[in-house]
Amino acid sequence: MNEQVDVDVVVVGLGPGGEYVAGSLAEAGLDVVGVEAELVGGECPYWGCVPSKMMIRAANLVAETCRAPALAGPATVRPDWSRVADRIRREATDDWNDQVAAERLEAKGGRLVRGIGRLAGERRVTVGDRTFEARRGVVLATGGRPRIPPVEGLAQTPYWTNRDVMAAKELPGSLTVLGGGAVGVELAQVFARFGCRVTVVEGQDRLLSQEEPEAGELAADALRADGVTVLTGVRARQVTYEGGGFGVHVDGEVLRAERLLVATGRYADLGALGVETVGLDPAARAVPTDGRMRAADGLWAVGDITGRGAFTHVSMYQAQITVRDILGQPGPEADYRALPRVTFTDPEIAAVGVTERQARERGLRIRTSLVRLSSSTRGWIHGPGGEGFLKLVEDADRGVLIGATSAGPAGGELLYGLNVAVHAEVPVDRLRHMIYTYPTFHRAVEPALAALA
Ligand SMILES: Cc1cc2nc3c(=O)[nH]c(=O)nc-3n(C[C@H](O)[C@H](O)[C@H](O)COP(=O)(O)OP(=O)(O)OC[C@H]3O[C@@H](n4cnc5c(N)ncnc54)[C@H](O)[C@@H]3O)c2cc1C
Ligand SMILES: NC(=O)c1ccc[n+]([C@@H]2O[C@H](COP(=O)([O-])OP(=O)(O)OC[C@H]3O[C@@H](n4cnc5c(N)ncnc54)[C@H](O)[C@@H]3O)[C@@H](O)[C@H]2O)c1
Repeated sequence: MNEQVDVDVVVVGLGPGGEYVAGSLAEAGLDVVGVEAELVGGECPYWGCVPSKMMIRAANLVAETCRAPALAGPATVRPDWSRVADRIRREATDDWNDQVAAERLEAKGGRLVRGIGRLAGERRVTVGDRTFEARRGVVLATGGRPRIPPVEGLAQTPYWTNRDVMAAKELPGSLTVLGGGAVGVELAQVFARFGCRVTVVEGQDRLLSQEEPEAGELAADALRADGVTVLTGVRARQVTYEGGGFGVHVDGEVLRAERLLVATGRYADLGALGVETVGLDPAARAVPTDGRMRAADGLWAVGDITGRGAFTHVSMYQAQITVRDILGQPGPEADYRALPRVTFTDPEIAAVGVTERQARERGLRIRTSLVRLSSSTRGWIHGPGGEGFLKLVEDADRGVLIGATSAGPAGGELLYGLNVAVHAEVPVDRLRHMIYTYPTFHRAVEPALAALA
């Protein structure tokens, strides 16, 4: 029997963005239904950011311990994956149980509906045999799923995605990673540091191909130092699985490994969401939104499906704007000029705003600079593990930074000051006359500003 329910707002997908929108609107007194097909909290806490960063914390401890003999004295560590797997089960995911998150939403007054939501026209969502009519509107926050490339044979093999990795209780002896983006490089380093033999296969000419070339080079150097084989500009032609092992056929060679991780990006399946019923293109890569996150009349979209950067902080930022818009509260529109991102390799590779290449493609007159951390006092003091650099991109006509990359130990933390500079358009001349603490990594900003040319 088809049941019809009238509510104020329906939020489809309760990842970081959707959960925030649903909870905030419910707290504000609206009648909110949150629809979730899997776990309240989404990809980030259960299969993404949080478990992967727990792995990275452990892997970095292994690496730091290995650096100790040179600087401090004998130290040994016997990497034990079971501690990582246990911590992910107990502390991060509650064994992939979302009861706490579900109760948190309900405590705020939201109603949780489990199932697959689908648009069925303006302000209307169906979940199974129930139809929800949303007086104010619908918020789409359904994220994405792994994009599996059409490589011959691949679909027939038991390849891993990020989900299998986060649940792995045991480490394979060897791993091939298809894709050298954020997922690929972070996890390749983790596995190598725990003693797994890892090969990364990246189709583009360098790792982290969306970032500065120097970032990709540094990531490759770091991975190779950890024993990872890094192949760039290489495409998989065929994948086989026999005798409990994978064969990845690349030009003239077969890469054999116990496991294969596919980390070749993510996509939003808009066709499955019924977006055509509100006049949107189901074949599009993302839902286009305006500055208030509106996608159509009575429809908002937040998070990965908007295609503005697949990061939890983007989803949360857009969620805040959406909540303000629905509640009729004032506030600035979405602005992605100072979009920050951090790849949590060791060294961390962090960036904000545009790369040099993106700035040139926009026809801007720019000045750039690059300073190696090894030439800074702190980089030299740090010694092993202190590799990194700062790269700045200045809009020469306006005299403000429009892009920066900070790679090195705590590169993501160091990014903060540069993030403020890009976001607030602090004149470079003012930044040049600031006092930079000695001897920090961020003090390298001073010579980098002086070197802009
Ligand atoms: C391995 C890995 C590591 C990552 N690390 C980081 C990091 O360190 N920092 C960072 O900022 N980002 C990181 N990310 C990216 C981050 O996880 C995503 O950008 C973020 O989770 C996107 O949030 P979202 O709000 O779009 O929703 P998602 O987290 O994608 O969740 C969407 C939810 O919608 C549900 N859903 C989908 N379709 C429907 C439907 N039809 N009906 C009902 N429910 C539906 C899904 O079940 C899911 O729960 C990482 C990603 C991965 C894979
Ligand atoms: N630290 C973080 O913030 C973090 C960490 C992990 C993931 N994420 C987000 O999750 C999303 C997914 O990450 P991802 O690494 O899967 O995607 P990605 O788009 O960042 O990287 C995918 C890589 O795979 C390569 N590739 C695609 N097809 C290939 C093929 N057939 N053979 C070889 N290489 C191929 C691409 O050239 C690209 O370099 C990203 O958008 C990222 O923003 C963020």
